[in-house]
Amino acid sequence: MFWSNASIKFHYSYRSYRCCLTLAFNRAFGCSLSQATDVKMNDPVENAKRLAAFKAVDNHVVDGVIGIGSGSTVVYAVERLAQKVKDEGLEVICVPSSFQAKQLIIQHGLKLGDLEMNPNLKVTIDGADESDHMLTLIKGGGGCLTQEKILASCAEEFVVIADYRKASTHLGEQWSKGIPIEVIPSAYRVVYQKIEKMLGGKSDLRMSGSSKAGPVVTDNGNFILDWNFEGVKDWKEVEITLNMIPGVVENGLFVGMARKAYFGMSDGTVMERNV
Ligand SMILES: O=C(CO)[C@H](O)[C@H](O)COP(=O)(O)O
Repeated sequence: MFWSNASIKFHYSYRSYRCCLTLAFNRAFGCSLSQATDVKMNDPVENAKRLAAFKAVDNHVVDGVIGIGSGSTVVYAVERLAQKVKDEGLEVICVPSSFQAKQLIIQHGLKLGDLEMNPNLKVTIDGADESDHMLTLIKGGGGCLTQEKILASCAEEFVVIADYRKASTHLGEQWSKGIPIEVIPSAYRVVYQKIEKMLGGKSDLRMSGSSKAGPVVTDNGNFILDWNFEGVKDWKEVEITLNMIPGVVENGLFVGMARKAYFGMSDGTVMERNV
């Protein structure tokens, strides 16, 4: 890679800025910057995610089998679970919804399970891309919607954790990326056409970005379409219609599954929603 003089200058001045920041932090707080997740917690969104996750784990997790969703908010739920296992002797088996969730469980030294051995979950804790006032959810921003929906369906209780940006009155108010739909790769084009014909709107094949040429491939080896809906009145009907299209594996609409949600707010409180 060839770096221009300007980018080298920026790189070194950024490094020295970080170095000064680290030293100042160490002096002030007597601990290293890397030790302090608190720095991240100065970010109101991260703080909100953590507050919601901690409260949900404290209020809903008891000994037994727990479904672990995916995404950045779930990271804090697993952190809290691990703390409770260590400090309070909580006994849990964790069933992951994705490669990411599996890694989190392993990294925190928690017991790993699967649906074959543990088909009945006490609770599943998961994030969401958006929730309306009835806890109808859009999920799958991280591409793990199929396993997430399975885990939600196997749990006595499905609890949502999210930051304040996800709490809407109606879907589409804040989340503009559409409804994720996992599709069999060879069928993506026909599914795309059928959705357009039956429900209107437009779909985009989710692309990997700069790290890989081509589309995003899910943990199940499939593609994701993001359907930009318009004028939906009945989400349950849409959820069913999408899943009836041959080639669709699952869609990211979770209708009538969650009964409880925790939203971390920017002022450090947690808003609870029940239905
Ligand atoms: O559905 C998901 C992944 O498929 C996530 O729960 C959703 O994208 C929310 O993620 P985050 O907690 O990072 O905001």
